[in-house]
Amino acid sequence: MNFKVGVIRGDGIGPEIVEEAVKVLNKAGEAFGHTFSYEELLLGGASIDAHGIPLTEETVARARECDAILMGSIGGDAKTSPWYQLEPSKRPEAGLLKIRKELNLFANLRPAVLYEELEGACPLKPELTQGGFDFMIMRELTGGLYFGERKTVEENGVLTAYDSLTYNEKEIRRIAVRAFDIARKRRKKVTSVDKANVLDSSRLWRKVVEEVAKEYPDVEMEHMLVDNCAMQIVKNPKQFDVVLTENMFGDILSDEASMVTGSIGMLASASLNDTKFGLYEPSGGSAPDIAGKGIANPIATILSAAMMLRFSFDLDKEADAIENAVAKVLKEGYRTIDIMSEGCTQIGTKEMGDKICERMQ
Ligand SMILES: NC(=O)C1=CN([C@@H]2O[C@H](COP(=O)(O)OP(=O)(O)OC[C@H]3O[C@@H](n4cnc5c(N)ncnc54)[C@H](O)[C@@H]3O)[C@@H](O)[C@H]2O)C=CC1
Ligand SMILES: CC(C)CC(=O)C(=O)O
Ligand SMILES: [Mg+2]
Repeated sequence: MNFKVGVIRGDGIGPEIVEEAVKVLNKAGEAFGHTFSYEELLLGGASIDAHGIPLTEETVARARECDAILMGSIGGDAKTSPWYQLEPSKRPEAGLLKIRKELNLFANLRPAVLYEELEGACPLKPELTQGGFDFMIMRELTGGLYFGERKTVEENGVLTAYDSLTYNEKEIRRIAVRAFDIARKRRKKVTSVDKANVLDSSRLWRKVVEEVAKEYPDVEMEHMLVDNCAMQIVKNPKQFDVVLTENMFGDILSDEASMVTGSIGMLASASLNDTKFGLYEPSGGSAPDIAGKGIANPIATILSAAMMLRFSFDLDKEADAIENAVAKVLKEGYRTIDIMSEGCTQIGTKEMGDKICERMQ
């Protein structure tokens, strides 16, 4: 079969890591008799450079015509990049938020998987991580603080900034249903994370999640306050199966979770709507500090491409082949610098992509 994949190479390390994911996708296509055609799309800094804005209407329209999108991260160094001289609504991040909203990508799945082979790169005590672990963060992606009304006003010579956090029942229900559906196929446990001891939006979140939980009597549900959750992720990550949470909490907790899996360079991400369409990208940013050096870890992007095969194209065998190839390469001791540990062989971005392709033979 042929699939049309929109490719947003992005900024910073984006083009380097996307290149490797495209290579691996093509290899999977070759091995299993599929073809992928690629539609290059601009978002973020690259779009500002070309068109003066971080996302054009034409790009949104072309993205809609794709079966799925593969993306590298966007953005730059806020201190040095001219993009950050622009007003906030014209900066790279505004383009990312806009495409998520335009394509209704409300469900963001971030699998926090510690491969057994990477236990050496995990900062937790070995007894907490032996055998690896695997939990799924289900982050709401098109509501909450990042999409609320914001303004900065000056009152009596004093600046005051406002950001508003709103959720309605429908938004909470649809993400909760996704989380319970996924938990049903996994270890049947949902930890719903909020700040219901303080926030009204979290109290509504809790009420709706409880209603949804009644429809899934086979799935265990617990509530956890977000500050405790941040602590539990490093205290005992094995306790989690599906972590369901709102936009900003999920953003922060997923970066934290990435470090217990070894590196942000390992954490894949799928952003889904109500259809088979999805946008697949690494969970981390454009890493301007290492861009252009050929040392970024491409595995999160490659695993995101595997998620694309699984969720958007129903190609489970092909996705398994990519994930197994990643595990093999790690087992053989090859590491990019972010996951390097004693006795392993350090390789660069391109070599990691090549090795993963070779293991898919
Ligand atoms: N989805 C997206 O496109 C995202 C974009 N950003 C943007 O990225 C830019 C940089 O943000 P930061 O806060 O520095 O976060 P970042 O995630 O880009 O980098 C944080 C640290 O992780 C390292 N890192 C990230 N990805 C890596 C990889 N694949 N391999 C090895 N090391 C890796 C970086 O070198 C850096 O030391 C900002 O403009 C920010 O807005 C941030 C997060 C997500
Ligand atoms: C612009 C940000 C919300 C991007 C980000 O940090 C993320 O999606 O993880
Ligand atoms: Mg983030």
